[in-house]
Amino acid sequence: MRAAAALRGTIAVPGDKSISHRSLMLSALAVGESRVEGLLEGEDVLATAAAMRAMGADIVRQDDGVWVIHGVGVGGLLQPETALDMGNSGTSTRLLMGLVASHPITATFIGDASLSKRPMGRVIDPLSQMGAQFQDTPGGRLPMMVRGINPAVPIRYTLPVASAQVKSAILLAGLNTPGETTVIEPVATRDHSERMLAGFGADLTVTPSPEGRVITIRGEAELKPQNIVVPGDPSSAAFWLVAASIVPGADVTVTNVGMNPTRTGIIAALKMMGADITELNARIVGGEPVADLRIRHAPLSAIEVPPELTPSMIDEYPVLFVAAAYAKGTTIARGAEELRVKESDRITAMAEALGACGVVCKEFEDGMAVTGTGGESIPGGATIATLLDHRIAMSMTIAALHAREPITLDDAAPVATSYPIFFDTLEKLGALA
Ligand SMILES: O=C(O)C1=C[C@@H](OP(=O)(O)O)[C@@H](O)[C@H](O)C1
Ligand SMILES: C=C(OP(=O)(O)O)C(=O)O
Repeated sequence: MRAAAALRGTIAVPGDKSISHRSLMLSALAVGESRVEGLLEGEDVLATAAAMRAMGADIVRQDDGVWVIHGVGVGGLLQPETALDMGNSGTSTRLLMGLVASHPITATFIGDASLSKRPMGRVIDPLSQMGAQFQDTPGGRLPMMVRGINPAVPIRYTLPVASAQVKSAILLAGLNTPGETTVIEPVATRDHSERMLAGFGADLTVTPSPEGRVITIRGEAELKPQNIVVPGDPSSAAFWLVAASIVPGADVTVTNVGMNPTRTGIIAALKMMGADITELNARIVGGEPVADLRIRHAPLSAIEVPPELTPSMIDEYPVLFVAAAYAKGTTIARGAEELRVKESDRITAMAEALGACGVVCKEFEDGMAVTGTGGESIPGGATIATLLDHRIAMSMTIAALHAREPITLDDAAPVATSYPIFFDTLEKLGALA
């Protein structure tokens, strides 16, 4: 990837990954026909679709791109005949373990080399308390067999780690569990599960308390089919926010970006750095706030990233580190130790990738310090190990857009997990000319 001469135009990003997974899962549990428009057709979401089909749902993509789902009803999931291949997707794995946990079925979960290293103990613990049984690979890893139980036992569980996946796994298990299942979230994480479960008709309440957000779902629930419009993914838009900020002369508008406040930490952080981001046409689409974002090149300054932003930008740290590499001064991000258990260890991966491109980075156990150029080109000229991690591949592609020497990815294929048209969009903006 070479430096971009200009970066101009109007683009749309694909559907939100978190909302796409949940659209398929909840539609597959509703009785009747649901329709989903704007579904992200990335590998992670397709893994969820295949798993829901393997457990009995009828899921069809129409020629017009609308997905039509006939669900089996809560409690109606069938025993899958073969192992569920989750590919690279942590969200599919952890949320589906929650669904299986309260059904009288057994499912084996497998995944790629990256997913097979990721910790599953965080869902095994609460779901075991609900009565599910697990046969895992040492260290709580995949491959793993999950034996669900019905009726499962409702629990009251305080999340030990800020994770929307763990929260969602418990709430999904609670759907088919008689009584009240409660998750207490000391630190708020993305709330798509709560919004969508309520939208599908589940009896769910969210109450603030001194301990945090108290989320209670009452089972056994009946879900009503829905028509869903999936907003564009802010985590995908983040690449263009940073790209346009660092490439001189850039002027990019990204349309239809999800602006759920539990997801917009990257916009707040970039604005603190001096980014020129304008929100246009704020509106509500499918129950979620959405806006178009116009981003123009601007000089960036280093910040200390407020740790309270962490959950609302957890997937955006790799590209934030790229912004930091072009900012004036040393940006410091702490309180983000979760980055070490994503598709790769994203702290070490980005420290090594940016380091190989001549950027000074200092790793902390829970974050990183990055010293930027003040807007000048970074040296570049390295080949980057993408480590089966889509966000490392895309972040380093953005880093290349204003580098002195080309930056090469050893493997660009991981991009397809969350953003299959990423390189097409880069071409559309004039970066590959
Ligand atoms: O619930 C979700 O859809 C997600 C939650 C986050 O993971 P954690 O729950 O592990 O923080 C995030 O990193 C992931 O991309 C999607
Ligand atoms: C962490 C991510 O996804 P998942 O956990 O679903 O693999 C991500 O998309 O950055």
